[in-house]
Amino acid sequence: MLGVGLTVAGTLCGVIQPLLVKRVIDGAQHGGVASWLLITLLVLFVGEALINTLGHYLLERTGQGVLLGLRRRLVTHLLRLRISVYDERRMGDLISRANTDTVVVREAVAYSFAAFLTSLVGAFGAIALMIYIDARLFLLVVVAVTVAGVGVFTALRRIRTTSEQGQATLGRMTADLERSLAAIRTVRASRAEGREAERIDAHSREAYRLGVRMARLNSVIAPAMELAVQGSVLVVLLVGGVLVAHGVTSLGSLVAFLLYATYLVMPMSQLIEATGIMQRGMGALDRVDAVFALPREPELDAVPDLDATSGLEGTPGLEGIPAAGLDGRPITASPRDGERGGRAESADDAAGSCLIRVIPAGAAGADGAAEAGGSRVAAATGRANPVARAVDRAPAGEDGSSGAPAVEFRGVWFGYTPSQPVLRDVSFTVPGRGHIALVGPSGAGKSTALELLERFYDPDRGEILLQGVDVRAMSREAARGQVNLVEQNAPVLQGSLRDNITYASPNANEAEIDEAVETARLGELVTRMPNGVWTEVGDHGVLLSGGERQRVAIARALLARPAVLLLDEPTSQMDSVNERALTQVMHDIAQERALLVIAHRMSTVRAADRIVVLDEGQVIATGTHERLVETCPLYRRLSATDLEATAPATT
Ligand SMILES: Nc1ncnc2c1ncn2[C@@H]1O[C@H](COP(=O)(O)OP(=O)(O)OP(=O)(O)O)[C@@H](O)[C@H]1O
Repeated sequence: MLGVGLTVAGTLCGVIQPLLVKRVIDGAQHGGVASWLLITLLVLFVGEALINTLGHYLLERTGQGVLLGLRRRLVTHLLRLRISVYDERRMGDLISRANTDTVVVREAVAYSFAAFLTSLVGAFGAIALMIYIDARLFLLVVVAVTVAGVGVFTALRRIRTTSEQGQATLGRMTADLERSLAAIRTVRASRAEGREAERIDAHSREAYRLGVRMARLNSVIAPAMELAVQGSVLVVLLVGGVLVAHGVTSLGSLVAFLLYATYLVMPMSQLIEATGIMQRGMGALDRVDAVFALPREPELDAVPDLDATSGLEGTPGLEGIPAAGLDGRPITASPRDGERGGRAESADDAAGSCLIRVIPAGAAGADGAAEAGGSRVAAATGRANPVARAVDRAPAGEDGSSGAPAVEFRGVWFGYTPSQPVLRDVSFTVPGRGHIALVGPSGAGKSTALELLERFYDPDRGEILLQGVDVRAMSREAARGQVNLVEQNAPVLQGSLRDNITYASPNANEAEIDEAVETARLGELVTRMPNGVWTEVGDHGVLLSGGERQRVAIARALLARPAVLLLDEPTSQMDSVNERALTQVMHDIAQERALLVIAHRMSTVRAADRIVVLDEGQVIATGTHERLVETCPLYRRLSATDLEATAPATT
């Protein structure tokens, strides 16, 4: 570390100077001063200034490098955590750790580490030379410094805990502010600005209280040390003056000793300040380390990280942080015997459950849906099919008529907390080509099933197969390459419309983008926007309507050309014209891909080739719309309710 070396060298230059001053004074008293002494003194003086300037710059640069390295590692880590970790943590607090805590660590590393070292060198150098010059006078200094030292040491110990509490409070404050700003419209509509401000204000006041405590501790420390050293200088001056008067010591020695005593003030107060900052840094590092201890999705370690350390100094305190996550779950799960061949359940209409058909595993397209769908679309569209072109990279052998289905759930059990299962023994298949709808009451576990397919979570029991392969036997990267999920609330990211559409396929060309725009019925929006696809859509896509956001998310998914497309309530925010258009698009997609759609609207559900009904985490029925209306009371109820609800909108 060149910076530290230079600063230490600068300090040594300073430490030697009083010794030379002593020789100059003693020389002057005895007849003459050697000119080389004066020149050396001048060189040391100028050298000290230059070396210190360069050393400080290098140290500051190192600090910035450490900050960069730490932030890059932290950001890389934060984006690769297991999904369940995001469920449990507050985003604002995680952001605060990547933001303010890293700055505190930088201060500790860049400034106080070097300051600690140089002041230690300076203090020890001065002490050694003081003893060399006059050990008796030095004893006087020791007594004064020790008295002050006791108080300072007590204060230093409290700095770390106070600082840690302060940083945690800042984290909570950021999290609460993030909560309010992210839902600012709801806050306004609920006239909750005052309450939100109060919540945040409580943290601000707590941060103030802790800041004041820190100030109190710091204000005790520095003056105590300075008073101690200055007091000892006064005593040395008095006693030393007497000693010089009696010829016990030389005037040169006394001046040099006093210079060292004065010189001691700086390194001592620096040492104390540096220790304080290091204590704060250690507290902040603990908070940063806690983030690094959060488990990552293991396979995402295969995705290249930002090069966190290239050309940068190492980050003290972060050694030994595992590069990989700590996923303790087994990669393979044993298939549940007896379920490979299918599953049957008895009917119990009185209890509200339904007659379930036996679903043979691998019986893709068992309802003859894909074939029927194909001719329907050809007849319905009567035009070149953009989606068929857009999806012309469908892997061979996944047409659902032979081989494994695109998706198969086999006796899947899952709970966000294992003691409370959300999915219970769920089994169903999605053919390589075809449109399957997942329906059921709110909270039945539909979205959870799609999240398991994306491997956001893994089943507690049972298997999920993609093209016949257990998803846990493939990397998450590979699984997500085959499956694309359009989430329920269709998140749109800050950036341009184009950024959003190409988000999953950054290398898409203009023709492909135009095609996806057209297919997702975004053409009119693009024409209307001032800069076409380059128009900014605002934070979270606020400049778009809910339906437009959904269509942007669908365009994004279409462009990614997945083998399996998952849509979670894709038309919930669309008008009936767009919904009908999207239903047609879904048909087109289903000719080439597996399409699994969660839907509440019956118009969307009816378009499916096969419908799977989930209730309280269990598949209670599967079949076509007509069949389920006959056999499944729950489905009948759901469809009747929806038709009632949508009746005014569609007339
Ligand atoms: N991240 C999570 N952590 C804990 N529990 C969750 C989480 N997500 C969902 N749940 C719970 O799991 C259950 C199933 O939720 P899920 O979102 O799968 O239902 P859904 O059928 O999609 O409902 P909806 O139709 O209302 O979207 C619910 O009881 C829900 O409260």
